[in-house]
This record gives sequence, structure tokens and C-alpha cells, in this order.
Amino acid sequence: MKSFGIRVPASSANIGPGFDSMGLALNLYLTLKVSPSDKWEITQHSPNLPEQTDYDNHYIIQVARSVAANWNQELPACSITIESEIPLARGLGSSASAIVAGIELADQACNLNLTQEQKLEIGTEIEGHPDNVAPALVGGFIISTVVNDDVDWASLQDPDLEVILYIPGSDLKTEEARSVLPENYTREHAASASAISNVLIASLAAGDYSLAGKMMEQDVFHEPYRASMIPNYHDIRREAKQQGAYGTVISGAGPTMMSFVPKDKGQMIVAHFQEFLPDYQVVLLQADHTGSSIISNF
Ligand SMILES: Nc1ncnc2c1ncn2[C@@H]1O[C@H](COP(=O)(O)OP(=O)(O)O)[C@@H](O)[C@H]1O
Ligand SMILES: N[C@@H](CCOP(=O)(O)O)C(=O)O
Repeated sequence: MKSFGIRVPASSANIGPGFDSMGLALNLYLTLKVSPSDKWEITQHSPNLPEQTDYDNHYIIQVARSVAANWNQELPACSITIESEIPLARGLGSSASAIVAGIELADQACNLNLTQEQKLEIGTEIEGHPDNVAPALVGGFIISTVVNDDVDWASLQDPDLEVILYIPGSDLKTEEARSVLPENYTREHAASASAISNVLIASLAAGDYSLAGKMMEQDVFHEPYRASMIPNYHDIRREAKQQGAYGTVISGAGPTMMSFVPKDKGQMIVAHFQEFLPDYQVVLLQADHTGSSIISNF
């Protein structure tokens, strides 16, 4: 085995009504540098990583070992240096990026030659929904679903707008934010929720961003149940709208919020929010179009 690198982007899932289905890859990255070694060694260089350097309990290694075991292989010992720009448990898909990194690690270290569809199915099974795993693997704006154990997906052309994230200092585990959602929805509720999502996708495809922003803020699948867990939810939505944002939603399961804004307005809205929310990291990001990648000669 030669040394190699793995780079996986962050992602913002749901985009309002696209619950468990829509996700946009973003230019914040989890990066692993992997070298062959006669013993396991994990070095981490980032405040965005859990304090686990014991390989037995490390999530990325656990995923890689279980993927290797499913192909009747054993993950060889490696020396791995991990860095991350993706804040943990903030609704930016850190767990999906870690899962994708684990799958890529097993694929490279054990020469599994997994296809992208196999990686997507394994990652979705582990994460439970494809909305972060799909853009983390493929890049771009991905709409995905699971039908009869197949993960089906389509890529939406990159919308011509800017993305702002409002990242608070506190975290929120996805599991906790899922526990407040209803078990069932009435037919009327579900029909309305999916109709709103349909209009969102059609309006994004048509480039009608005002309508898209309106639909983003009309979600009835998850946002109404989570709003009280998200710091400054109503203030951020109201203030962003006043500053010219098309629409503002919970990023993933939160607590980060995300706005789509017109192309020339991003810097101005970020500057406004840096004063309005001084305790937040307010950042302008770009879509990632590459998805996870292997870097040789790292
Ligand atoms: N790079 C990583 N290495 C190991 N574990 C990770 C990594 N990134 C995320 N995780 C695991 O995923 C958890 C966060 O997942 P989750 O609650 O779904 O939030 P997020 O919105 O960031 O995906 C972390 O607490 C940690 O257990
Ligand atoms: N559809 C999921 C997305 C979770 O995203 P994350 O970035 O918070 O892990 C949900 O809304 O629960």
C-alpha cells in the first residue's frame, strides 16, 4: 500500500422541506493522510475532531473495519493524520463525512474497488438517510431517496446564488433533533409537505429563487418541531429576509442555520450578521462539486 490522502466535503441537508432527501456539498473538508505502518497510529490536528486517537474506538476506523470485514478482508495497520474544517454536531454533515472517509479508507487500503453506488448504499445504511452521504460522495446539489434498498439520486444544477451559514457555539446531536419529530403525519399533512418540496425543486431548477426561498421557509416535515431547539431561529430568519436573503432554513438537524442569498449580497449580509450575532461564526461558503476524492502522493 502506498501513502494516500482522502478529502471529503461537508454538506447541508434538508434545505427546508427536502427532509432526509436534499443536500448540498460545501467547501469545508475532512482530510485524512494515510501511510502504511506496522502499528496503528492516529494523529489529529483540529478542534473540530472528537478526542479519540485510540483506533479501536475511532468512528472512521470502525466504519472502515466493518466495510473491510463485509468483503472478508482485514484493514491493515495504518498511520493516519486527520484534519477537519467541519464543526462537529452543528448540522453540517460531519458524521456523514466521517462515514464516507471510512468507506474510502477501506476501499483504498484493501483494494476493494467499490463503485460509487456501492459506497452510497453502504454509507446510507450506516447513516440511516442519504441526504448528507450522497453530496459528500458525489459533490454538488443532490436529491436522493431509498427505494427497495436502492439509493436513487439525481443532481440538480448548481443554483446561481450564495450560501451563508450561521454557526452557533453550541452543538446539537442529530439523534436528539430527530427524537422530537412526529412518528406519523396525516395524509393531508404529508401531501402538503411533499408538494412544498416539489415546488422548491421545480423553482430551483427554473432559477426562480424568490419562489424557492418562499418554499424553503414553508417546511412542515421537520422545522416546526425543531425550531425551539435552534438558538435565534426566528430572529435569524427575519433578519436575513430583511437583508435580502431568498430563504433561511435549519442546516441538517441544526443548530446551524443556512441562507440562500443573491450572488452580490453575500458579503454584505455576512458583515451585518457578524455584528448582529457576535457569538456566531457567520461564513459565506461555496458549493463543492468534487465530492470525496483520493489524493495520491499526499
Ligand atoms: N471526523 C470524525 N471522526 C470521528 N467521529 C466523527 C467525526 N465527525 C463526526 N463524528 C461523529 O459524529 C458525531 C456528530 O454527528 P451528528 O450528531 O450526526 O452531527 P453532524 O450534524 O455534525 O453530522 C460526533 O459527535 C462524532 O461522534
Ligand atoms: N435529514 C437529517 C439530516 C441530518 O443532518 P446533520 O448534518 O445534522 O447530521 C435530519 O434532518 O435529521
